[in-house]
Amino acid sequence: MRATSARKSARPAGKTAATHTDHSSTKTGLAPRLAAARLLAAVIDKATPLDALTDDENGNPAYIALEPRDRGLCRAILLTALRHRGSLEALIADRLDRPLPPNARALEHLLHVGAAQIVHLSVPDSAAVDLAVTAAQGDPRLSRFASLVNAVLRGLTRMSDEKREAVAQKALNAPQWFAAALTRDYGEESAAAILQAHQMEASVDLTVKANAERWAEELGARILPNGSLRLPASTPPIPALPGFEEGAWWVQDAAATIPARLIGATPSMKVADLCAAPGGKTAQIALSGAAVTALDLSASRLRRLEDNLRRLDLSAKTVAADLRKWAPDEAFDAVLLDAPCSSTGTARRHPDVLWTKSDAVVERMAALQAVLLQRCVDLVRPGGTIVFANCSLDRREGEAVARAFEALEAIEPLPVSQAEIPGFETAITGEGWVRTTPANWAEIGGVDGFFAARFRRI
Ligand SMILES: C[S@@+](CC[C@H](N)C(=O)[O-])C[C@H]1O[C@@H](n2cnc3c(N)ncnc32)[C@H](O)[C@@H]1O
Repeated sequence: MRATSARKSARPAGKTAATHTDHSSTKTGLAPRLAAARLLAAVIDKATPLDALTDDENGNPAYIALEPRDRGLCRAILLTALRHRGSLEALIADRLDRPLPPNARALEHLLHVGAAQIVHLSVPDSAAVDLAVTAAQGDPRLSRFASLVNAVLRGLTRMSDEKREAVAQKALNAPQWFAAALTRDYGEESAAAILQAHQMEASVDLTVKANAERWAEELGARILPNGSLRLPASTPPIPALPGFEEGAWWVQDAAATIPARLIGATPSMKVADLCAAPGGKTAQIALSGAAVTALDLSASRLRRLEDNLRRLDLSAKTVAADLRKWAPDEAFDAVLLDAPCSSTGTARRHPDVLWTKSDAVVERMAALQAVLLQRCVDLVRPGGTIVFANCSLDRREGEAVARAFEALEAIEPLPVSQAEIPGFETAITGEGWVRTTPANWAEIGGVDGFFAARFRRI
């Protein structure tokens, strides 16, 4: 049976809230679900990044109040609800006789939280349904929908796998603006492959300081063609892994290692890592023995970079400044600009980015990147190298910015050669730039989307 929208309750809302809130807040397992629905609202309705909401120190109060175990469940629900948002919406719609009222945002979020557990997580169905109903009963905005929540979610638990598959298959697990941009940039087939790759949880990649074989064995990891180590997505907390305390490695997606490699750093070089925090690429350059200056606008992110370098026993001079205004005393042999971007290349790890970004963000970021890249010309000595990179899949932020920069008189291209990026040879474009997407290395779990281009100051 399908569910119909409940009629407005005749009971005064205030009274309902008081009675139900007391009852609901004590129920086991309710707090992480309530927090998940609240955080989902913040992501979808207010475009707040999930990492900020679930930061263990400065996150959303509803998240901070959870026990560590419940934080894990809350994050798992959110990542799942966002990764499969389109298909969950289609499944919920399939259980409804008529669409939800357009202003019933809280109801929609609660249903998504319930459906994510039922369809994708190994949570007992009865708990997912009962707790969603209790949550609805305890919320004055939702109490009149409690029976609808029950009917929709119970309906989902009874749906056969085949039926779920058939409904989910037709759904788009991305916002329209993003799917349209992908199709424009990559064509229909590749766009579909990228969207498909986004359905998989990303594995955990590590960059090792040395002894890849030894650490691969100790961690039970696979050595990737570029030398990174790969662990499954379900890896236990990173600080608990062998080698973390002693600073033997750091977490970095295999594709994210490309930009720093293009610097070709040697111990005699002076290199500036602009937009450096939290420092994965700074660590790579510092490891080569080059003298590194790591600059970032954000003092707090720079502190994380310093902590990371300390753990790794690597060093860099750090500068908290706006690159647009920074004027160092002398020029560098090479600069790396890993520019701020829409980050859509990291959607496998951060499925919220697709729902918090927009065409307008992409265009704003592309304009900022052009300004920051222009600054690099003055920071590097004549003959010096400039590497421009970012983790957006959108060609307006990658290829278009690089093309416009390359047209400047003071700049010439410095194409990337296959020998420089083992494993990523096919990601080199006709222009000598590098473009990866999550559909690369599909047979071994994919990589993040990255763009990188290299230039020389004439
Ligand atoms: C993509 S992240 C950098 C990631 C980093 N390179 C790594 O590998 O760990 C972009 C960084 O740019 C910084 N940023 C943004 N605008 C900036 C500006 N105007 N000047 C300097 N840094 C800026 C942000 O604080 C952010 O840390």
